[in-house]
Amino acid sequence: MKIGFLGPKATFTDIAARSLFPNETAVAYPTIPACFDALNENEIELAVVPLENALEGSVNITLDYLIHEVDFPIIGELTAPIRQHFMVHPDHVNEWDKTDAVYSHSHAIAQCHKFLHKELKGIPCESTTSTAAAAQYVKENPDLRAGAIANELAAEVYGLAIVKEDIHDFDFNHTKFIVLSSKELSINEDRKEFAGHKTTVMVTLPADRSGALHQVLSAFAWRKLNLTKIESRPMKTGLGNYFFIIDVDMKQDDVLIPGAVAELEALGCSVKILGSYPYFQLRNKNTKVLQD
Ligand SMILES: O=C(O)C(=O)C[C@]1(C(=O)O)C=C[C@@H](O)C=C1
Repeated sequence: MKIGFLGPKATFTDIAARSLFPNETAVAYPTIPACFDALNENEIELAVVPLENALEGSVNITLDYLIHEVDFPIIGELTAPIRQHFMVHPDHVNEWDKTDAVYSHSHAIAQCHKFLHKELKGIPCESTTSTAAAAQYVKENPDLRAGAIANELAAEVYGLAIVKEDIHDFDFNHTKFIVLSSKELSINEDRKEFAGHKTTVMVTLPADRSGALHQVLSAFAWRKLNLTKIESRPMKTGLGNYFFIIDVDMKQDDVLIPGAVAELEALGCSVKILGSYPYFQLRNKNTKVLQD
């Protein structure tokens, strides 16, 4: 089976994909949309993409593709600890604080705002398609005095020297990754990282009706359905038009979730189940141990 992921080798997404599917063929794609395209074009059976970070919030491009561009179910989720390190080309280790530019994924840059403000104040930050792409760029451009924010595995794979460890602003830094499938596949739950099931529902409210969101939430509340997330995203049809993405903390059943969906539809909402799937929690903070 082929698993597409946001590459290149040694991104956090690579680590997530390899920990979920250690025995499958992993295929790196340079961007999140490229992963979705590969799924659409049947180049791969599964795609692993980042969805949300504990410090920086949602990865909007993933949400937007899920809502507007593809129609594949989410079949699994993995939460992994994220340790960000500052690394430079080995030639520049002694002058790392004279860096001319810092490269990384925009989410990683945002997770390290305090470090950048304190230690590299005023140095421009350049956004790359992933943390590992930044590490690769710094390695391939020794003439630039550039630094990258990336993980330990990327430092090792691309031959960079970590000069500052754990530069993320808050210790609790985790990212959620989702697995999408173009086939009716499911993930084996019989593993130590298994943490439970959830169902993700997308709800569009009827236009501009007072109390509509309250009514939506009540449909879940009186059935005692525990919601672990509610998030809004623009529908892109006009200011103030939003989708709500809601995570229900249980597997899709025959009674409660269908009952809530029917109630929402009766209220004039449109509802789509984006997936009902197991979620997993990776606890090991040492990303290097996952290297081949
Ligand atoms: O750039 C990477 O290494 C990724 O896997 C992407 C990504 C993200 O999009 O949030 C994943 C985890 C970290 O939060 C930082 C970046």
